[in-house]
Amino acid sequence: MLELRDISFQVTDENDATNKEILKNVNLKVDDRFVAITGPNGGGKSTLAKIIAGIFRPTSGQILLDGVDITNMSITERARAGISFAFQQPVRFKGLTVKDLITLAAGKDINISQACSYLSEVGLCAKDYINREVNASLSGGELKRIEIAMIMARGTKLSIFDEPEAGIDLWSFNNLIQVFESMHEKINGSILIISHQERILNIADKIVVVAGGQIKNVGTKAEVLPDLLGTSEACSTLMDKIV
Ligand SMILES: Nc1ncnc2c1ncn2[C@@H]1O[C@H](COP(=O)(O)OP(=O)(O)OP(=O)(O)O)[C@@H](O)[C@H]1O
Repeated sequence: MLELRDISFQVTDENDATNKEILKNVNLKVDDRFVAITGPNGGGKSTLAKIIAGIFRPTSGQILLDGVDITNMSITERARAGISFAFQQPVRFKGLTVKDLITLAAGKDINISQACSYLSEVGLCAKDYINREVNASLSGGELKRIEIAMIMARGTKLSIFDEPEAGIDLWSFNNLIQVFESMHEKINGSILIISHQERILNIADKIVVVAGGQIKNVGTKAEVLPDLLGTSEACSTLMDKIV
């Protein structure tokens, strides 16, 4: 389980040297299988995810993973401790094939059929992709799926996705939803996903609303969506559409 205790994050504005507080006293426990973080642009969601992954260090507060204080651990140490992070824009790895990446992610020698099974899980025809180089010839949607396959192969305690819907078309997004639904069923650890999409929120066990650098609401979709959408009437209309 991940626990954030009183996390704050300040940066100094380069122009006028004033301090800007991006996150303010964030307290959160993530022990469900699928937790969605949502909220307005600029609210602090990506910053929070990067603080959990170790890309940014909090100005104050503590991060615990299964009771162990990981606040001062590097990105690599956190990855070893069981945290995976998928960027909004997946990274390309020129010179490495999809099979290489999945094998690296698994952290052990796996055979072709095991590697292919991860690709099939994310809806890619394994034989077409397994030997492809992870370079600019892959589309954004394909790259995103390969990244998800890597995260599945890693099988860590906590997998963080920052707006997986960013930059992919509606058709690919519909397929991606199925990938996340299937991950929700199969994953052993927890998924923490930043998203603006109701269809992602709809499959979450818990929704966290972040705005103005603070947690404004936490709960199930039934508890959180009405508030998020303004009225419970608006929510029931939305829920009819998305259920
Ligand atoms: N290193 C930094 N220096 C200055 N400001 C920063 C820095 N990092 C983030 N910010 C600011 O902090 C705020 C929160 O940014 P963040 O990317 O976490 O928001 P977000 O909720 O993920 O937004 P979006 O939904 O648009 O992705 C923004 O106003 C952003 O400009």
